[in-house]
Order: sequence, then structure tokens, then C-alpha cells
Amino acid sequence: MSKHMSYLDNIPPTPGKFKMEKSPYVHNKLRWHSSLMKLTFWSFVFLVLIFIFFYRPPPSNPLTQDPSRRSLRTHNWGGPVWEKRVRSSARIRYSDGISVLVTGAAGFVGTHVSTALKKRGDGVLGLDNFNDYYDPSLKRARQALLDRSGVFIVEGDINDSTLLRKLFEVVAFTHVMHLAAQAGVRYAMENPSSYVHSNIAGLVSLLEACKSANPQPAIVWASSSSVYGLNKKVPFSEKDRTDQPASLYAATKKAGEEIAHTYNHIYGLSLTALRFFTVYGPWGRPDMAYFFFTRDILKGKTISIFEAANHGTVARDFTYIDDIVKGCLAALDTAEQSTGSGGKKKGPAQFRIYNLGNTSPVPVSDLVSILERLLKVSAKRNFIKLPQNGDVRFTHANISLAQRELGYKPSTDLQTGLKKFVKWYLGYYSGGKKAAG
Ligand SMILES: O=C(O)[C@H]1O[C@H](OP(=O)(O)OP(=O)(O)OC[C@H]2O[C@@H](n3ccc(=O)[nH]c3=O)[C@H](O)[C@@H]2O)[C@H](O)[C@@H](O)[C@@H]1O
Repeated sequence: MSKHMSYLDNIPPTPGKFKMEKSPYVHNKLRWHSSLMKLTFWSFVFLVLIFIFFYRPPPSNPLTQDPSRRSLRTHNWGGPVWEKRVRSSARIRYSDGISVLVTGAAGFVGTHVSTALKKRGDGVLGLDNFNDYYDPSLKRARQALLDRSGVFIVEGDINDSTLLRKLFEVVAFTHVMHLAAQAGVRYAMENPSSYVHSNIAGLVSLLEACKSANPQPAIVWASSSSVYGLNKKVPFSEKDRTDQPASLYAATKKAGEEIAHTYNHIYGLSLTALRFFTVYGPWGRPDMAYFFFTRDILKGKTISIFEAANHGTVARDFTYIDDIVKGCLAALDTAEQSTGSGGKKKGPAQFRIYNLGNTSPVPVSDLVSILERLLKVSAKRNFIKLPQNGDVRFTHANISLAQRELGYKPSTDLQTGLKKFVKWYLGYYSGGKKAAG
């Protein structure tokens, strides 16, 4: 170090380089230069001080802070090209068609519903924030699928009210199919704020945009069978009590139903909640048991099967995606128009809640046996006590109301539905993709 220093110290000065020139012109030029530099320097200092003085960080909103994951930023939207894409995607292609904004379009149910609507000629525009709750590459693959059938997905969050306002300015949506949500029962213990962000704040933000839109759209949205919580009366009917949620997820869905009622009551928004019962099928959610059981059985990994006290069965009314899609479309088709305008109610509006289930609960251990047969691999089973983190022992839908009013009639049993899922799974993940997680 000292050697280095002495070397630098010994460099002779470079005479002439910094020597003052005698010429008055050069002298003035140098003075002018130095005052310009001073001016620049002090302007810079001044600007920095102004910035420090006036800059206030944006208020920290606990609902939008979600440090454990995800970017909720809205990505590049706006401009004539973007608007043209939005309009074209939402254009109705047959008389009596509807124009639907599908939130959560890159999600499992969102993808299937969007495809079905587009197929029959309805206008469909997707909205999705592509968060990383589960493997975003699966969402991107679904997006590519939708793109091929002419559905454009705007990348943004339902909490972005400026974006929502813009979408309603560009397209006079007749309907909103609201499927964007934080799903999953057990994850609510890990990241509670994400449920409040999407299922409460996001829902309110969406309903605010709908109430101000002209015309107001009719809204059909995804509630959940989990609202029945600790209800013991089976099968679950829409009339049964839903005030004993067993998870924060269920509580946010139940709160959503109450919030929806408020917007129906105050602003005349037509609102239909669909209580989905454990939906499964191709392009499904990797956080759901049937999906990760498949992955783990194929990998030879032990799977945990929950059981109630005294080896009691845990069962679900597993419902195949195509049946759910039929229920969603029927709900959209039977939805009456909202009655408000200019943010004001003009008369009473439709308010509905329906169970969409399969009506035949299957024990989780039977689900595993079906998967074993379809995959031709034995599962390594580990029975564990049903955790007290939101799971309920069983679900069972009474669907007579949906049957009567929507013509809803599920037709796929678990065996048939899982066969289709397994076929998709093997095809999707053998095509160079790796199983999520
Ligand atoms: O019907 C609904 O409303 C809900 O259905 C599912 O929730 P869940 O029925 O708990 O679905 P899974 O997480 O796939 O669990 C299915 C069954 O497998 C069981 N399970 C789950 C995980 C596990 O490791 N082992 C296990 O036995 C659960 O107890 C449950 O009985 C969805 O994840 C929710 O988003 C949805 O709202």
C-alpha cells in the first residue's frame, strides 16, 4: 500500500496543464465557465433541497403492502393500440350477445369461462394481475391459450381504480364475471393481508367502478362453499347459516356477499354470487389437493391425507370445471340489468346466491385411489389429523335452487373428471414444463 502511495506521490506535476493563460479572452472564458459551473452546482443543490423538502412518500396502505409476494403494479396500458385491442376483444359477434369483463381471466375458472363465452360469440375482455400465488408460468400458458381464441387479458389489479374506470370508458360492458380473488383455505394463515387485498378491497374497488359505469353492468362473481363453515346441516342449502366461517378465506368470501348486498341495495347493481364447491379439472390450480397429489404420487413422494377424529372421513363435493362453466354462463344469461345510473339507484335490482356443486361428496382417500388407478402408480399415504387451520370436514351442495333457476345440472362424476385432468396434466408437464412447486 505504502509503495503504491509513494509511487503516486512521486508523479511529477504536469506543468502547463493547469497553468493560467495570459490571454484576456481565455481568462474571461474561464471565468465565464467557472460561474456557469457554480450556477449549475447551486441550481442542482437548490433542486435537491426542494425535492427533499416537498417529497412525501406515498401513504403506506397496509392493504397494498404485501411483502411476502407479488407485484401488484399495473403494467403498460393505455394508448390507441391498446384501446383497439381492448375494443376488439370485447366486441360482441352475434345478436343478443353480451360483452363481459372477466376478472381473474388467467386463473383456472377464468380461463374456462372466457373461452366458453368467446366460443359462442360474446365479447370478452380479461383482467388479471398474474400474481405468483402459484406458478405464474401456468397463468401465462392459459393466457396464450386465450390469446389464440381472441381474448385479450389486460395486465392489472382490480384495486387499480384508474384502470377500471378506463376500461369502462372504452367498453360499455353489459356484464362482469368477477373471478379474481385470493383463493385457498390454508394459505390464509400465511398471508392474511392478501385475502383482504383481493377479496375485500379488490371487490369494493370493482363494485365502485361498476356502480359509476354507464350503463352499469350486471355482476356475477365467485363466492365459495367455504362460507358454510361449521354448518352441520347437510346438504348445504343457500338458506343455511353462513355466520361460522372456519378460515379467513371463508370470512372474506362471506364478507363479499354482504358487501355485494350493500351495492345492490344502495346503487341498484344486479349481483349474483356463485358458491363454488371444490372445482377441479384441466388447467387447474396447483395449490389444490387433487393437483399436488397427482404431482407427488408421480414423484413417489408421500402425500398427507387429512382425517377427522377417530379416523373419521374428510370429504368434498368435488365439482368438474365444465359443470361450473355451465353454471357461470347460465348465471350471466339470466342476470337482469342493473337499475342504477350516474351512481344512483333507480329501482330494486336482482340479488341472487347459488350453490354450484356436484351433490355427491367423495372422501379424500377415494380421490387418491382414483388417482392411483389413473396414474398407475401407488400413492404413499400418510394419514394425519385434519389441521385446525381452516379446513372443514365435509362439503355437500344442495343445488335445487340453481337447478330450478339456472337449469344447472352437473353431469361429470369424479372418476370421469379426474381422467380428463390426468390426461391434461401428463400432456402439459411432459411438454417440457416442470410441475409447479
Ligand atoms: O369449495 C370451496 O369453496 C373451496 O374449494 C377448495 O378448497 P378445499 O375444498 O379445501 O380444496 P383442497 O385444498 O384441494 O382440499 C381438498 C380436500 O383435500 C384435503 N387435503 C388437502 C391437503 C392435503 O395435504 N391433504 C388433504 O387431505 C382437504 O382437507 C380437503 O378435504 C379451494 O381451494 C378453495 O379456493 C375453494 O373456495
